Amino acid sequence: MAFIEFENVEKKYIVGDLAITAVDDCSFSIEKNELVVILGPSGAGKTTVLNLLGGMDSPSDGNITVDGNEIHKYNKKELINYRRNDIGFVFQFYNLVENLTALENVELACQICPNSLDPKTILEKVGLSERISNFPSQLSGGEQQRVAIARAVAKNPKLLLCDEPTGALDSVTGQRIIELLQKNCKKMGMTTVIITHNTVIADVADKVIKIKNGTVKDIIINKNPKKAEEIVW
Ligand SMILES: Nc1ncnc2c1ncn2[C@@H]1O[C@H](COP(=O)(O)OP(=O)(O)OP(=O)(O)O)[C@@H](O)[C@H]1O
Repeated sequence: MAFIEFENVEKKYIVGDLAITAVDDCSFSIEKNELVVILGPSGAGKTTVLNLLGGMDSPSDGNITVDGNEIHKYNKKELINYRRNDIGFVFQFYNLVENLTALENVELACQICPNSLDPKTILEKVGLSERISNFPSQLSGGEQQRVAIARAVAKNPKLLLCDEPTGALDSVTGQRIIELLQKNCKKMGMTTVIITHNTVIADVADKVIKIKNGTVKDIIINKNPKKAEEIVW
């Protein structure tokens, strides 16, 4: 069994009298330490898939297994613990706490996690040793995203989930963020899933899962993924 098994997953949202199927009979697997890109157009169901993987939402049907645990069977409390201990999230718009410094933002996430890493060391690793006392408003978009990555990584999660992490950044800054995520995945052995609609980013992945209309259209294994330094968009 792979580290992650997504088997015939369906997610329906009921809005008034309407049932919207966001994810439909979707199946894929992810190995430990793999860097995976989920690629697809707007509305394809990428964020829904990521939310299901991260225990932010539960499937209407199908099975989701992560590290041998059947998370589709988790109750609310188990989902809270799963999100807290096993998942690191990186969002498009960083979602930092504005009145806390970079260091405090990372410390806050670490406080609730039993296996967390040293916040200062992780901020150094993302290249922010000089900026740990700065507030988010004093940092550039790329720097804020580095803090957000440090915050997610310092929890020492089993799985790092990134929803359009370069979506708000210019291409050079975005490429550096992908470089950081790729290095972190390989050096720390942290299984990483990146959602994007940018096809160029797919070249750095070990595996590319193409999603359309809520279902998997294609899965590509990159035997020789590009180094993030080599991609430009
Ligand atoms: N909470 C919700 N209630 C109702 N419909 C939803 C909900 N969340 C998502 N959807 C619908 O499910 C479909 C998939 O949405 P999702 O956000 O997963 O797509 P996406 O691929 O991430 O798109 P984007 O790239 O634009 O963010 C869309 O049609 C969306 O409108």
